[in-house]
Amino acid sequence: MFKQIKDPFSYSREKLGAMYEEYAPRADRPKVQNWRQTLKRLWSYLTYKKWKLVVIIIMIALSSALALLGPLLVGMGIDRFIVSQESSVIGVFLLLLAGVYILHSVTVLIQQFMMISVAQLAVFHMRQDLFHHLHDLPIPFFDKRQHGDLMSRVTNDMDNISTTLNSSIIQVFTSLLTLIGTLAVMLWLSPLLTVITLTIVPLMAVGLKWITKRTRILFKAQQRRLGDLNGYIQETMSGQRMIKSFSQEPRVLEEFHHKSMELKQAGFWAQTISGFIPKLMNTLNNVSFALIAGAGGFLAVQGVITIGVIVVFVEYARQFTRPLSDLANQFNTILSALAGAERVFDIMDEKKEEEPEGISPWKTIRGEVDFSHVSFAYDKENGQTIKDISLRARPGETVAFVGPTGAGKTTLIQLLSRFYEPGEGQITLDGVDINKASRIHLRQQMGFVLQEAFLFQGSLRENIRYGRLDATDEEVEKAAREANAHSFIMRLPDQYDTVLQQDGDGISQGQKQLISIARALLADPKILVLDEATSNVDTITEVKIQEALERLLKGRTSFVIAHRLNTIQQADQIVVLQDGSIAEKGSHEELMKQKGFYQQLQASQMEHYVS
Ligand SMILES: Nc1ncnc2c1ncn2[C@@H]1O[C@H](COP(=O)(O)OP(=O)(O)OP(=O)(O)O)[C@@H](O)[C@H]1O
Repeated sequence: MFKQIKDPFSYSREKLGAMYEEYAPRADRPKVQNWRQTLKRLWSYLTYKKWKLVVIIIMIALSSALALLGPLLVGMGIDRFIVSQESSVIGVFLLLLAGVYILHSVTVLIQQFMMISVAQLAVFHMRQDLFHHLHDLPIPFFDKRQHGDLMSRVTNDMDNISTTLNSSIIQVFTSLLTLIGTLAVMLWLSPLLTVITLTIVPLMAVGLKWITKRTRILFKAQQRRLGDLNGYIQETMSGQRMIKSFSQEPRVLEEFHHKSMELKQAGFWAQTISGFIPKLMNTLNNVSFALIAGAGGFLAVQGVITIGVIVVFVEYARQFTRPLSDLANQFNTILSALAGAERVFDIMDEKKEEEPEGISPWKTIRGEVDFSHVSFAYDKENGQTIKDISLRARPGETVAFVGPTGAGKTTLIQLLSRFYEPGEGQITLDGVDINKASRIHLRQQMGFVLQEAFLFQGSLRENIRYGRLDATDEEVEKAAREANAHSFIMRLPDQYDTVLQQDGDGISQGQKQLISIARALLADPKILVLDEATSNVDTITEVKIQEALERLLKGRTSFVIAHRLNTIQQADQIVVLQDGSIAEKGSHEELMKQKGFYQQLQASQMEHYVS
């Protein structure tokens, strides 16, 4: 639960420090380890259209110069046409003045348009590179990373970079040029009045610091509370069934009320204190106008400066304060975008999966798989998960893996699919070491029917066709018939065009499995991996699944992770794994005769042993 936020006016330096640690801990603040490298790489993305960058730089210089020229012309006009009462070229002069202001707006528009196009192109290429690279990274990379952290890099960090590139670069350069230019012209016109005009700058700096110290904390607090509230809403939406079953509605509403109140309070103070910034700037600007009018009037009476110069100073004073606060605001935005860019580049620097070049070594495949003294460890500290496994699956054979949970059944399949590589030994397919071939060529030979049938948003037809994208409608339907899925599909209102929501919501668990079998039948792979589903299936559907699987296994070399012993009695080989090693191996009859672990499992029908 968060601490109450009240009265930020009374915060002491210690209290501010403590709150900053609470809402923005040092460890979470944006850090850029290697400024030069990050800027260099970011720059390389901005230079796809170099000519546009050149135009932007010219436009920034031009617009800054025109912003200085406008007030200068107004001052000159006042001296010439009002003070000296001369009116000979006033028309031309007014046209010139209008031209300067119009040209200023045009240059600003051009630079913004160009910058957005350069920034969007850069972000497009960065996103492409990042996403492509992520797909080339090996599975162990994803094991080590949190899903949320990766998502945040691809979404939040990229958004952050995009926003900063769109506007911050222009703003920083324009502010710097405007500051330097204004100061130079002011000093040229009257050094004394310049000093008087700038007396408000220290006051402004102190005031801004006081406010920004508080607003930064208050906005962070607001953000954290908003995140907390959103997380809670998401959790309660997905957990509706659970909340209703346990009649937890009153508790949920009370918690929501509490979190909502916390957000309201943080929002109130954040908006109130940050609202002071424009008021402070206005007040100090007015003070500076008064100073310029007073001191300038005195100097004008003395004949040191003209009335026109006073007007120029009033305008410049306005121009001077804005870039100052703009620069202060941009600093944090740019820092956090650079830190984001560094996190994105970190991923791009991760080593890709190395892939051997060349054509597939398996043109016409028989389907003989050989594990020869294979050992493997996920990480060295935890020791070997697979220990010296040797086994041979002849073309068309079914090999079933059984064993207690954590014995290494899934790991063996993952090694065969090259999600991981063995530390020792080798796995061959038709005599070719699978680690010497590319993963794509290997996986083209393989089909998977996994416990969690993965269905994506789209029609049933599209979901089945995922097995082979060029399959005709007739072929899709034939596969569905063989998988016993056709009859339930035809009972749906839109039949094969029924659109599934995410994760296949809308059809049952068993039906999802039938679809995934149809998909594998359509793909027609020579090697099949089957992670048997266990739960949530009624007897009739189970019979249908069993029938469909028998058709699917026929003529393919299949590896089955078996969860129920009665389904694998027909397997050519049953491999009993224990603690990463083969404890027993043989057909059902042979293993029963051995009277070992398998026979005990069968006899007791202790299904919970077999995960
Ligand atoms: N990505 C991973 N990183 C580290 N250790 C892992 C990883 N995946 C699995 N393990 C560990 O490897 C061992 C074997 O796991 P595996 O999933 O292969 O067993 P299994 O026999 O398939 O079990 P189950 O029947 O429960 O699925 C377990 O101790 C597991 O904790």
